[in-house]
Amino acid sequence: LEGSSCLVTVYITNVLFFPFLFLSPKEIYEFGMKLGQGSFGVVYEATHIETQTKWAIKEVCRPAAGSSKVVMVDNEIEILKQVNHAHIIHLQAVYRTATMIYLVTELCKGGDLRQLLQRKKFFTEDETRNIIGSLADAVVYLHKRVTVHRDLKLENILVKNSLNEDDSSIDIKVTDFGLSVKTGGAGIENIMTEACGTLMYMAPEMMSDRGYSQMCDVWSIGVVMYMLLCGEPPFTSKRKALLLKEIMNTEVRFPQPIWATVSDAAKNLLTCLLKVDPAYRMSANQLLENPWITGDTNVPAVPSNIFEMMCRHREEKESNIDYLNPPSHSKNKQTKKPKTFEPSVKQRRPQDKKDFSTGQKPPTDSSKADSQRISTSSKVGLTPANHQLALRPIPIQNKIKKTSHIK
Ligand SMILES: Nc1ncnc2c1ncn2[C@@H]1O[C@H](COP(=O)(O)OP(=O)(O)OP(=O)(O)O)[C@@H](O)[C@H]1O
Repeated sequence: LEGSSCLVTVYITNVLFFPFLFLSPKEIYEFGMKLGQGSFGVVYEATHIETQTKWAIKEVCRPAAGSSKVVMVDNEIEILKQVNHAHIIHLQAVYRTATMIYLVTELCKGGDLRQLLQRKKFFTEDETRNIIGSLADAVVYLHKRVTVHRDLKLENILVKNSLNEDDSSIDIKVTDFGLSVKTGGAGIENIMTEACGTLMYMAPEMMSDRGYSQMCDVWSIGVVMYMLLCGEPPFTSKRKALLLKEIMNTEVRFPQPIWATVSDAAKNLLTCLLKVDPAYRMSANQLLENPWITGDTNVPAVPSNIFEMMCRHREEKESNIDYLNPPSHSKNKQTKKPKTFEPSVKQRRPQDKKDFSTGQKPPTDSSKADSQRISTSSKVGLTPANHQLALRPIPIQNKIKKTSHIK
């Protein structure tokens, strides 16, 4: 009896001091037009009655306890509560009624990038640079907090304000953290195996049994960047099985005529983001510092991964030897000129520097290459043992069977 009277006291105190906890959001906000619909719920524009401020409210039917949907909604709420970044959606409040869950987030009047791309057909290189720079910044922030988004796509990137025609600065907000996961770091115990996300944006390693790391987000950024620049996805097979095969086996290509107007630096960067083997893929941090993103053409090119850095070091050593001991015979000079010679940083034109920054060379010596691959793999969260597994092909039918949470 004592216990229940205590509960009643707590309840009355809460109602008196925190009345909003017990109100339905429909009494606090005036619900306006529908902004969008996802697989989980409907998103409405809403006005906070007291302050007249505008918000977006996602209304989700309260799923049965223990269902995968409830796990995903709770997961999204948990992660959004912990983040605070200019390019990640801000969660203002959460309301739970007997039948519904309401997520109140900042309002993004510009809608999502898929809608915007449909209207614009494609984005200019400057607009794309601005979007990808912000996206990389948000992803670096998440990865530093050992959080992997796992569902980056145009629909999950919102635009804060309606666009002004000659404004190339598009303020984006990453949203939809339902599939996001917090890993414990980069060790083997943190390799994820569950395939999830949207097939068209899914990294090849997610479809295999080998496990994957946060590098899957970088792949998705590559797909987003490709689509912004040309209006179409990089992998286009209509049938699911063929699409899987294409993603896992094809080097990114640029067949549409529009690519002739895009710089080599942007195309080379895409090649580095869409590397099938995550050990060779650029990290989110490296993307953020890439000269195409920073726009700094005077900065000497930075290799996109450790493997490339080692190649570069070897090349520089070779070119230094040439410089210190110039061959006296002209015939020698011709035959000796190494194929891999790169002009010095000073000699290189800005365009060359950009290209070199993102280009990756295939290994020449397979044994060396294997050991280098293994050493780079630890950087992306794969241990040598696990990476050896990653090099083994897996039959395509197994990959399809394994997938879950794929949209
Ligand atoms: N804060 C917001 N401001 C404006 N529009 C929004 C906002 N949040 C969501 N939307 C719109 O609603 C759509 C669906 O939202 P959201 O992706 O969060 O729902 P979901 O059910 O989690 O979707 P999914 O099926 O991708 O899991 C978005 O694509 C976007 O167009």
